[in-house]
Amino acid sequence: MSDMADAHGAAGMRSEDGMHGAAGMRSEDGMHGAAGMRSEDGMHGEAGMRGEAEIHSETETRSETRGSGRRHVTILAASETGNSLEVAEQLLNAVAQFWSDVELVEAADYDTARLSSEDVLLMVTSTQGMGEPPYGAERLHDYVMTCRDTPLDGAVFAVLGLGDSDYGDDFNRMARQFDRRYEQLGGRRLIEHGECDYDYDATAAAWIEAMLPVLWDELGVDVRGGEGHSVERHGVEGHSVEGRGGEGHRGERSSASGGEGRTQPQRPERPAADAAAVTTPATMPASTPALPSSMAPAEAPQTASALDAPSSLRHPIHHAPVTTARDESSACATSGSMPDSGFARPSKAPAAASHAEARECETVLTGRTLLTARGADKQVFTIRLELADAGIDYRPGDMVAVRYVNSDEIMERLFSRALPGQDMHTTGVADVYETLRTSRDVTKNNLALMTRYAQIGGNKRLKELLADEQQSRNYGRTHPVAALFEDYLATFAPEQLLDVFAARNTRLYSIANAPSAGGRVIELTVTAVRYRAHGREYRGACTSYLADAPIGTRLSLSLVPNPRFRMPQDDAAPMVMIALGSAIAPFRAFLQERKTVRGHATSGPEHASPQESRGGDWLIFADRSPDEDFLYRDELEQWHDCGVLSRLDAVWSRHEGELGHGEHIQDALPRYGDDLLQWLDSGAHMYLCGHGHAVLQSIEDALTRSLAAAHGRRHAVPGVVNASGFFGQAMRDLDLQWAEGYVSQLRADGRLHV
Ligand SMILES: Cc1cc2nc3c(=O)[nH]c(=O)nc-3n(C[C@H](O)[C@H](O)[C@H](O)COP(=O)(O)O)c2cc1C
Repeated sequence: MSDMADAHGAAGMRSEDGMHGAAGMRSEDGMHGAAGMRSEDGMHGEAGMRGEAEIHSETETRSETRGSGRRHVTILAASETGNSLEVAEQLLNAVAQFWSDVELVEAADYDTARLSSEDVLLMVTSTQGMGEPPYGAERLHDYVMTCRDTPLDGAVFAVLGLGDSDYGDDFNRMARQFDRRYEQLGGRRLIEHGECDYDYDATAAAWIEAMLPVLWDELGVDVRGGEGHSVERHGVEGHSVEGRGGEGHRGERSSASGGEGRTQPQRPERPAADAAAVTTPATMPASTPALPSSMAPAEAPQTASALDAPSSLRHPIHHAPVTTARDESSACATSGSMPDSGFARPSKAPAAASHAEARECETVLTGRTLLTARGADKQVFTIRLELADAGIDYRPGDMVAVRYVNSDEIMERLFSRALPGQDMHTTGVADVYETLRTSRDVTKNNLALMTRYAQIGGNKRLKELLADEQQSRNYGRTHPVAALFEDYLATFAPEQLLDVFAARNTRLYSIANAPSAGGRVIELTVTAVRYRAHGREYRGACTSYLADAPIGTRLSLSLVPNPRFRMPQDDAAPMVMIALGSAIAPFRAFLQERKTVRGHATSGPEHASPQESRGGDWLIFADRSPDEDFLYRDELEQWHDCGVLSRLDAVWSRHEGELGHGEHIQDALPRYGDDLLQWLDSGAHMYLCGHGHAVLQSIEDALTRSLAAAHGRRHAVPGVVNASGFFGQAMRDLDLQWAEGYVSQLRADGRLHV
């Protein structure tokens, strides 16, 4: 083995959960034991653990702080794109209505040593990547997963997860893991953890509403009674009674957590009431603790919302055919299942604008260029959007959440089923129509939506289906909302429809150009999604909007930073990029940036190693056919000619000819194995961008197998290259084990971006 090989062999294999151990056997949770011991919970065996001294100090701290009479509530937010943080802020507001000693901390700022002094730990966490913790929460996650002590002994906890059921088995994986581990760390669960799907508002609100009474009970808070009643706070020294809204409302957001590595955790000084942090409703709830208005579990019909929507969304109706549950376009840089970012909530009136709403800016559609051949069965466009005034400050790899308007075709399709015979022009119906058209996701299906549909519409057959969660999830994944309306007929009063749909209408797209124009021009690579399933036609909601909207249309978007998908900090570090179709978008931005930064052409020969090519990059582009789908072909070839790209390969799945034969990227990767290993050994960063979690996972697996085979070839004993039998298999197993460790290390080093 080479030096590199030795290093990687020893240093932990990456598990499904991204955890590392010393000699890595993989456990259920993907954890590794030092001596190859597997434990039920995926905890480590001997090494990689915190020392005795640290454990001891935690125990001391716990006995010092718990039971001292103070009940502190910590709300821990692990969020990448802001959704969990938003929910955590709403939870903060809800708790702070009756309990002042509450604090919100973001996971990235959380000192893990504090766990041993937590009294009440409420966590809101999303799942990101491929079943991974959100960016910034890795340290906390590592700690919680590997901790062998019981720092939460005597504490209570509850976990709420945000996720997207498109991610199958990884759906809310983080919430499940944190919840299970907190119990193993000694915590007492307040209530079952919650799992929200992409339209998280209602589920999050319902979970909070279910959790709060248990919390009040735990804290000894009496919240019965109506307006003006005081809140009793039992067991808190010096604070026996405290009125709502009065002095002492100190619910707060904290980003200070003390330095990492302190053995004696200290809570940060909590300042006095921060009016901005805690919104105290003007009126008291009648009998139960009120959720902030933005968290009402079932949104009240808000027929005015269409008028509340930004004027940019009130452009004239344009006609387009039907739509689909899942747009498949360039929202990759990440995973590609187009998770709704949840940034657009125009029909609600939260007390304070959400982070995303604050970031929202107006753009004008100024250009649309067809990238695929005319007449091809797939249409991919570059969409050009110009910001009116200031640009947005983004980095290559970042995404935008684009707010779209539903087509009249999908609206009419749904209305004809749900409101048969209704005159669309009567005021009530027209208002609902406009609200849904401009502010709701009426295409993307999931369990939560199906449940609301069944409850409100009363379809008995659907209720039977919903009794089987797995089957219902499958149905939701494979059938867009239009199919649901057609398969399970139910009729509604117009306003009831408002409660069926999630109040959001955004889709994520990777930005396809570098911010060289000061961030005033945003380009997206968008496939107009049209497909046929179960004998019916569907279209993507946002992709068809972008594909059909007249030039000059005003539309709004907000920046979604994507810290996982960054170019190497070292400008000289080479990049290997694998792009599937329109998922080439972020790589186009990368390459534009490289050209700008490097300033002049490099002159790497074809198939040059990164050193020979002076840091040029390597792009492997995969699509169906070179004649129809070679996106940005001219640009790519130019970049290749001038050395920005020192290597350009293409893999075509529907082609026989000079440029290749029909194969998928997974089948082609073994061919590149030796070169990939060489590039990676020389410090290259590896990027995979495509649509769909399962596809990306299978590419990562193929990459691992290709590196294993390359490693085997590199270290083959002459004459036994393709050894068969027991010996050959054992060698291949070792190579695979080595490659898993290698890939794991790449990820740990921040050099594998999926
Ligand atoms: C790149 C990416 C990867 C994701 N991976 C998962 C996943 O593996 N499992 C899951 O349940 N949800 C996944 N999601 C969905 C997010 O958890 C969901 O959008 C959530 O609302 C984000 O919350 P946050 O903004 O607090 O991070 C993913 C979303 C993105 C953008």
